[in-house]
Amino acid sequence: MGGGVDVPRSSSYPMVEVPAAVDIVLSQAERVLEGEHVELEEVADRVLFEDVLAQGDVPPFRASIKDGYAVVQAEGPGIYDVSGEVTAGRQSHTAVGNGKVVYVTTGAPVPDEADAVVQVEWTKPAEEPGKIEIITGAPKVGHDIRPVGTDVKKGQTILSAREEVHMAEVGLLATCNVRNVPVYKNARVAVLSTGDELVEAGGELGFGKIVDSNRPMLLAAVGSVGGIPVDLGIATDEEQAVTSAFMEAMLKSDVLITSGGVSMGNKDFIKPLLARYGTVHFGRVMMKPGKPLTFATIEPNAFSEGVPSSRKLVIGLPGNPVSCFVCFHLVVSPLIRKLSGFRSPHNPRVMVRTKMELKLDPERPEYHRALVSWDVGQRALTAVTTGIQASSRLLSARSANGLLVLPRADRTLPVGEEVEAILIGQIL
Ligand SMILES: Nc1nc2c(c(=O)[nH]1)N[C@H]1C(S)=C(S)[C@@H](COP(=O)(O)OP(=O)(O)OC[C@H]3O[C@@H](n4cnc5c(N)ncnc54)[C@H](O)[C@@H]3O)O[C@H]1N2
Ligand code: MOO
Repeated sequence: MGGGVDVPRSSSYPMVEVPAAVDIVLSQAERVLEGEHVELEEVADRVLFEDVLAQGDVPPFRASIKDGYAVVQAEGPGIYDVSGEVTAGRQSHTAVGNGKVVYVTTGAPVPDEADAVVQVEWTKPAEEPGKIEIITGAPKVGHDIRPVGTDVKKGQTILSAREEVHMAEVGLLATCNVRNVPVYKNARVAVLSTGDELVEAGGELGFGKIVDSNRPMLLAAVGSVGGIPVDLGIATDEEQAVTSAFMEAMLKSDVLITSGGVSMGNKDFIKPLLARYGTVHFGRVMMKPGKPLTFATIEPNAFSEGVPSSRKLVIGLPGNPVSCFVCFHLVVSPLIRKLSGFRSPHNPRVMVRTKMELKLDPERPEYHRALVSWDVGQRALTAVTTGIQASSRLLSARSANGLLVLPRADRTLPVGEEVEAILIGQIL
């Protein structure tokens, strides 16, 4: 007798709306945030866990703003003996004042006796060797000198907890002599594909086999939003295989992303497994594609004494590759960004004008893959569909930089309609 006679005919999981699902995931993420110290070279694009104070004054000494001569301002124009020079980081000066000046370059420490700098353009060589003539004197005391700590004072808070570190902030940390930087830990995110039909890319395709596209795609995506990817390979559709991969994830990662096996089939083991060891917060979401999207948390010691050692988050993505793609952007990417400390982990949203008719889905809101660009003529953001939106067709995700949020309705949207778009890439 064939299988599938005794399978359930309806899902026991209530359908949740997408915003509620995202809120549930992010609120569970809040409980597992952790910090660590990293070297300056590793801090780019991460988020600060604590405030950071300047380790020293910037500049650490009175610095010349110009290439010129360090002078006593009150002595004014006239002929001066150049008694020495201070270039950035080096010095050989004797004295300033009483007819003497010292040559200084931009950024060099100004000798203590000097109270102003006269730029070279305001001077000329004097007839006598080793002397110069100051034609225009420094207008006031302090002229062209940056006092100690003008840019940053020692002990000043230069960056605050939860602030993002990018190019300028890396420079600021370095300039303030901060080497070990407190940041949120990046989550270790394990990726597991499930299915007897799957083979690695480049492998032999026997009867009914297809290439595992979800895992390479998800591993790449995890890295691109700041997670640390952990490859768990492919588990066959056997309870034992899925359970042991799940156990491995509990040891090696903070978050587990599975794909496949979350729907209604007789080999769909993910939901029962998660329910056995943890709490399934939702198992169906009102979205197209991505309906069987599942989220669970596993408490410490759920398997045995010490395993897992901390709370784990598990996202069960549907097997269809485009469903994976959409669910990653809507739920997984905000989760990873939240765990990395980002204050606003969501993708930006904009309003766009559609450039073609769009048939709406009467049952589920659709996240329609599109190319969003700036239309010079219309002076507006516009969107073009990526074509047939089948959840198996990865070409519909190719180059997509937006997900159009299309309402559930039994009608067709006309051309030029304003719709919301979630940006998942740079606007063209
Ligand atoms: N009776 C019902 N059947 C289905 C329903 C339903 O409500 N009732 N929902 C459909 C929807 S919507 C989706 S989405 C899929 C999700 O199913 P699963 O998550 O259980 O995924 P699988 O059945 O394992 O696979 C679906 C599809 O995707 C291919 N796949 C799986 N893994 C990969 C991979 N790593 N790389 C590439 N392709 C993959 C798999 O071969 C299947 O073609 O369920 C519908 N069914
Ligand atoms: O929700 Mo499924 O992801 O429509 O194909």
